[in-house]
Amino acid sequence: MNMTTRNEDPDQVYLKSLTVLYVEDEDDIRDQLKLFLTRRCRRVYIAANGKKGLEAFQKYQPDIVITDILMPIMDGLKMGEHIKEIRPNIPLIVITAFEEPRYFHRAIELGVHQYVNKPVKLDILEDALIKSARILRAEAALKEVEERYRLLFKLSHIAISVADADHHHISQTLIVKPSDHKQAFEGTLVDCNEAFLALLGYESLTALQLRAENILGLISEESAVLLLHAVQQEVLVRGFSSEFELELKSINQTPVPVLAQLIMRYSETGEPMEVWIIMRDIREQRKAEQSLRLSAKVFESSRDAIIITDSQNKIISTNQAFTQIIGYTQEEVIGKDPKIFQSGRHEQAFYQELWSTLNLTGYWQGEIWNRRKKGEVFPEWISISAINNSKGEIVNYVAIFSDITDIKQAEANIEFLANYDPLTELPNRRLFIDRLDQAIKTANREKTKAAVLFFDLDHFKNINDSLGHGIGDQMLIEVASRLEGCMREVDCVSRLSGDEFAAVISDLHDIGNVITVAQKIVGSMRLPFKINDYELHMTISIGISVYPNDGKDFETLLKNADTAMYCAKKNGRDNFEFFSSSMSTQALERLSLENSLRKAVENNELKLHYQPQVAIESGKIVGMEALLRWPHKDLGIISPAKFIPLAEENGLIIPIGKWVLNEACRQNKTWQEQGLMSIPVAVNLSALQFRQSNFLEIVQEALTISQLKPCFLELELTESLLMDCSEYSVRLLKTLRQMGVQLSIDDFGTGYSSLTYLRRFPISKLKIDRSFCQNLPDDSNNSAITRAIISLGHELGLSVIAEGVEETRQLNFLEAQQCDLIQGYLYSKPLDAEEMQKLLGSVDVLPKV
Ligand SMILES: Nc1nc2c(ncn2[C@@H]2O[C@@H]3COP(=O)(O)O[C@H]4[C@@H](O)[C@H](n5cnc6c(=O)[nH]c(N)nc65)O[C@@H]4COP(=O)(O)O[C@H]3[C@H]2O)c(=O)[nH]1
Repeated sequence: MNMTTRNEDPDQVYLKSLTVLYVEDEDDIRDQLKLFLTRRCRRVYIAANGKKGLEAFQKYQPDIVITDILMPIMDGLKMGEHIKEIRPNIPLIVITAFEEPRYFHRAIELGVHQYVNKPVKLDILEDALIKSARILRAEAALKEVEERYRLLFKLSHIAISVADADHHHISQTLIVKPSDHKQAFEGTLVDCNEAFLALLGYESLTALQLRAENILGLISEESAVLLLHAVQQEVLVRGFSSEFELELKSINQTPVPVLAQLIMRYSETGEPMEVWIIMRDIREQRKAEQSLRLSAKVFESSRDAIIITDSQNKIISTNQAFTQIIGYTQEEVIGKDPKIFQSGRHEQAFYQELWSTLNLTGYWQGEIWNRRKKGEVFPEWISISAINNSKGEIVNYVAIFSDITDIKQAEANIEFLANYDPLTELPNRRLFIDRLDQAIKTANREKTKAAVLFFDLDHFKNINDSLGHGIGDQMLIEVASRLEGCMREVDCVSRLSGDEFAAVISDLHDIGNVITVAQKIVGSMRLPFKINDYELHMTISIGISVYPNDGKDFETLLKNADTAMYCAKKNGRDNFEFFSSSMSTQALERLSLENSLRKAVENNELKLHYQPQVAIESGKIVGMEALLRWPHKDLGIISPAKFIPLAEENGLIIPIGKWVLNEACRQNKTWQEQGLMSIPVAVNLSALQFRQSNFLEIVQEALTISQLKPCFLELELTESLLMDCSEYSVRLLKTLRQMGVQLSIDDFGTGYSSLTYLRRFPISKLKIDRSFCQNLPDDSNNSAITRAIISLGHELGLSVIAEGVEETRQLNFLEAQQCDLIQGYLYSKPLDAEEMQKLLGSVDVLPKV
């Protein structure tokens, strides 16, 4: 229950919390009052005389003392004197029957609070008690307030110092000498708190006062001016000042900046008493400002461009260097994404990688190609950092970059000088070795060759000696350009030293190509060189070595090409020579064969021969194969086995193949129109021909022009051709088959002999390769293979023809195996058109052998 009810006097309530010492020698009075007191106070201590009363006071420390005066051993006033010495403010109530003036005087001196006459009237005693309680209550309240403010003053982190303020002195001096502020307000230091001492580094107020008597002794000259101004203009006018900056001096004279406010404390009569100076330490703030100023200075004066973006990577700030490097002003890019600088040189994956590293590690550094405002793409070296807040969230990104165009240029120059000849800008020996190495690897991989050409200018020294190095250099530049002009881009021409050049031709299928190139170079050098006003003539000698025949490494190949070059020089210069003569013969032969074949095609010199295909059972000619012949004026008839591979390499097979198709169809139709037997003509197809995108049209055209029915045309496909077949080829073959054209597989058994393609393709005939028919039936292997092919063909519903049948024994075996058809010298060699026409006209059944 709350002790204080609405009607209860707070002093009475307070009384109930107090303890009382009651000193009385008369037992009956004491007992009577004790009861009374016990009801009104928290506790009552009793003593019978002054001495005992003093002991009880010391022991119990009561709040109020009530005492009789006249008592044995020690009277009440004597006891009161002792007690007052211990606790001057203690309420002392005196109960006495005496009214002698001498007691009154002593009592007044003692500062007795209340008198209660004997016999004691209880209401008067109660009143005295309540008055004492009131005094104690007021004292306690004041003490509490004092304690509160004392604590605030003492423990506050805000530095507070208190300076004496003599109003008269201040105003007088201010008026008399307003400019001399020092004299106007001396501000003698009277107090300060711990925070103020700590701020300046003093141990105690005394130590501080020893150093400086007044506040002006603790601040800088400029601050003194400010302080006195504030006192004069604000404090004296309205009692307090606004906040202003002061610079204090610490114990070791270092400046301590503070934000100060002055508050005047007035006396009860309204006179200025003290000026309180309340100060906030702003050293950290100053430091932060300074470091901010420094950062801003670094930011602005940095030679590296800086971009700061927010968490969404929108630009919030850039510096001067940024504008200098990239061309945009800060205003133009604020709020934009740095993506606007992207050059387009990097893949999306590059940026994805950058961002994932940046967000994972908080940092990314590397080279980026960006675009300036004017559109120029340039390289920059950039470091990007993610800035986190205290919660670890990214709040900013800072990118610092420099333009590395010059560095890149220098790198490129170094790279160029390391790998290129500065005069001709051709690759130097070092890069040449590398290119040759690559050419060797390609040759190994593609099963091709590579050629090294070693060039030496004939009598170049004469030009240098007679016309000087300037002309000589220009000559070399022109030579380099002509050499490059004669080669493919993939080949490499290099200047090895002085007037020595070399080249590598890679992925070489045909040695003849090397001769073509060498001839072209020799020819191009023969053209006059126009340098300054001179018309100069120059020839070149070339030595050629071929990988892998003439060497397996750079040194050997180059040495052998060099040797060959000396041969070319010995043989009269202005020509080329192969290191190995066989290579040279072979190459030359091939080259001349190629040239003649080209001419033969152009002049329509090729011919078709025909070889009959005969049904074993009936002995009838049921078909014929068209076989190409090249009657050469010097070499006689050249076998297709020799020139078809060449034509396949140089692409001549395309026009040749088309001619064969047209000619075979035309010839067959002519014979049919002449009333000769109508049989299909089989035409060999090369893979290259078959892969032409317009192959179907070529076949259709041959049939249309000749008017030959498609069923009288048979196309012979090789196994390897079918192995490379795509879906498109399957559709093509099906279309041909639907048209009525017959399809057979040539040389069956020599390739992959896969059942899969036999099923996939609409084939009607299998041709057993000639090699399997040799030595039949003696060769048990060949017999087994032939038997297997025949039975496989039959199982798939195909007819089977055996090629190269020369003897009856072979025929008998094939017949026994139920082979359907044969082709071979046994019946007929391939015949020219005239002979074939005769054959077709004379017999429709060949004699059964
Ligand atoms: N030893 C011997 N040989 C016989 C016998 N019967 C026929 N031969 C020869 O065997 C070859 C059969 O032609 P192939 O296997 O298609 O082989 C042909 C074919 O792959 C190709 N060829 C011929 N003409 C053409 C053509 O017009 N176009 C294409 N792409 N290739 C053709 O040239 C190859 C060789 O043709 P040829 O020299 O005419 O050689 C022909 C033929 O003369 C025989 O009993 N004994």
